[in-house]
Amino acid sequence: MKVTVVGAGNVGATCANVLAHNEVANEIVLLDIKEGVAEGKALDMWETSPVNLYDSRITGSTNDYSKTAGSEVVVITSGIPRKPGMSRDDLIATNAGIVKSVTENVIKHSPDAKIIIVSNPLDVMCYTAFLTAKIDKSRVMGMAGVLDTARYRSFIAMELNVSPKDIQALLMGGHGDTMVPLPRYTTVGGIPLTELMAQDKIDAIIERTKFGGGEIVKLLGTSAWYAPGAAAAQMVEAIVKDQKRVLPVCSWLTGEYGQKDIYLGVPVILGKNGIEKILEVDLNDAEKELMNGSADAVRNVMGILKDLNVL
Ligand SMILES: NC(=O)C1=CN([C@@H]2O[C@H](COP(=O)(O)OP(=O)(O)OC[C@H]3O[C@@H](n4cnc5c(N)ncnc54)[C@H](O)[C@@H]3O)[C@@H](O)[C@H]2O)C=CC1
Ligand SMILES: O=C([O-])CC(=O)C(=O)O
Repeated sequence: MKVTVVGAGNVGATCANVLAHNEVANEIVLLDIKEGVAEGKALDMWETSPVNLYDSRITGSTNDYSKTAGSEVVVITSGIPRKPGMSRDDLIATNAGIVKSVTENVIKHSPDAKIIIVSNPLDVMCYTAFLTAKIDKSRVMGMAGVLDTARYRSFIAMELNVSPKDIQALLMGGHGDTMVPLPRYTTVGGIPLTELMAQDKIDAIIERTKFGGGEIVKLLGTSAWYAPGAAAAQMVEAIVKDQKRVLPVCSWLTGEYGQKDIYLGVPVILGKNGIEKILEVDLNDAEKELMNGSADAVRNVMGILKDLNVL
């Protein structure tokens, strides 16, 4: 079982490290365009194996895709991150070309791979990879909802002073300021959140979640990596181990939630075939409106992609 992570920067290296540490695959390949970076980080990680007690083989490669051949899952994190004052959408001109060329190389060497996009702007980078890879929609997906719900759940845990393990939540829509956390579908040890927290506190947590990426960018001068790397690794594990996890995943919609020909975050069953099923839950009018607003925002960025003429 082989997994490749493209981009050995902050997110990619963290993801590879979590995959190795948790022995998700017995072979992990880290690839980057920058000479020596992937090899160096992979070697450093492998040297933790006797301490952390794992035997997943992790190796690095400078842009040699033959080393990635036959990967079951490929995570694409290559691309620039934003700096303070930028939005994720500002990254499109640089990252669209990178995601396109990386996807071409990936699919050439691993035609059966499931592809998980991490590069931003996430929803439109998924679209870029989908158009480039020309494979079934079940095999091209994006990581955003796992991260965004993790942030949402971690903030709820802090506010209620309870274990984050007991918080289940659903969040849908695009990976931007219009994302849609759903308190009606959030529970704490099986108890609806709405019974445990006042509405003004819930609203404040929703706002913090929507701008959770920006909060880290402001603190660090670049974007987050620990939670994003772990979130991508969780998706890889669900596929590699055929876990049938129910997770929010950026998926190509063909009419679900009233949306068509667009990548948006929705709850899915994730297993060995990639996205095995999109789950459609009932949304009330207010939630539908938020979902439609989020879709409009993603369509705007799809328009920018079209104008760039990279595909
Ligand atoms: N979907 C999500 O929730 C999240 C997305 N991101 C996005 O992930 C991307 C990566 O972020 P970081 O790891 O922090 O950036 P980083 O700058 O630390 O790493 C990016 C790596 O990609 C490599 N790269 C660039 N072009 C490449 C190519 N053509 N082939 C192979 N490697 C190439 C660079 O050399 C660099 O090592 C950014 O676009 C960021 O916005 C980051 C966090 C969360
Ligand atoms: O905020 C960013 O630019 C990176 C990202 O997508 C996140 O951390 O949610």
